[in-house]
Amino acid sequence: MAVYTEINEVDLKDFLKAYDAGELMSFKGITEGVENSNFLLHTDREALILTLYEKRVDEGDLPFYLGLMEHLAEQGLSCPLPLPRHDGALYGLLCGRPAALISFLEGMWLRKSEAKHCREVGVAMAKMHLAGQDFAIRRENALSLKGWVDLWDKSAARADEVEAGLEDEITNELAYLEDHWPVDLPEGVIHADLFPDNVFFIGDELSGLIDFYFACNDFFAYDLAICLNAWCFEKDGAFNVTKARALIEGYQSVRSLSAAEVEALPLLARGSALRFFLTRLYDWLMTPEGAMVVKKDPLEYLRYLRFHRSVKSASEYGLVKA
Ligand SMILES: Nc1ncnc2c1ncn2[C@@H]1O[C@H](COP(=O)(O)OP(=O)(O)O)[C@@H](O)[C@H]1O
Ligand SMILES: N[C@@H](CCOP(=O)(O)O)C(=O)O
Repeated sequence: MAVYTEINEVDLKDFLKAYDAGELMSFKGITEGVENSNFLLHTDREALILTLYEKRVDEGDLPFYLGLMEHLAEQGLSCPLPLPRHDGALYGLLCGRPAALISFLEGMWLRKSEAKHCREVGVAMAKMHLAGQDFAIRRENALSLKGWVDLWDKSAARADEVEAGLEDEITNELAYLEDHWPVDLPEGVIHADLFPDNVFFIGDELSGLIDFYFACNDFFAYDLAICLNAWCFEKDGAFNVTKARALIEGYQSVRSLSAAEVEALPLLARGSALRFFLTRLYDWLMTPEGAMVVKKDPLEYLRYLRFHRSVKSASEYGLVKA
């Protein structure tokens, strides 16, 4: 469960005075999510999501995240819309945390996805990449190479507690990725966390994308690589090439990948697997027992990383030409 900051009715009502959101009828904490505290609110007018931004969200980045949602929604992408306060600001302070109200998006995330859903995800991601192209604010990816090194510096000494030999394996992996990471692929605004729990469906139809709090400027193909990991492995750890093909075909039905992007995919998938392994490992080692959050298994991403290390070319992801 992710409610790090408890709120009370008195403070919440006070916070809502800055908005034209109607009268508070009810609120409750949302048990899903990892990063921030989320609440579902009902006013006499509408359902809203209240987010209190926690440890990994820098307040200085909020104009980027909230402005991006506004921008993408204006471009026709289905995503939550932040509510402006009376003074025009897109967030305020609640219980000592920066907090925003965003519109409630209908739909549910898929507990069990199929190739046809992966195709929809590819389509939506490519649309997002195009829609973000003229967004005015830039945000570097804090969880790319330098961020990985910083995380690893904090976890390396204890990594072998999780699996023997990890310290050496990941140190070597990081060194390899630092030497080989691409420098000149097409880039723009990426979601950077488009996992199944951040994509809503109504039936088989994708109804929208949520959780833009890792969005940043980086390679478009890196976003696709994140989805190869998040959507295309089965519970038993097997890579599902049919899903991968559907994801990439969906993406390319909107935005074609260049030859350089295709060639870089296995490496980008390795980097993406390492990125989620490292944040999960850090949380695994550092989150105190009894904290109100479900810790995610870092070893799942270690297995993905090892898989991509064995991939020789993007044709193994179902691409016909590589
Ligand atoms: N705009 C929204 N509309 C409907 N539900 C939402 C919305 N934003 C968040 N949620 C709900 O809150 C949960 C956690 O949100 P998320 O942004 O993924 O949190 P975190 O950033 O903490 O991981 C989602 O799985 C969903 O159930
Ligand atoms: N997707 C990340 C964790 C971030 O969680 P989210 O709830 O913000 O999507 C992971 O799986 O490690």
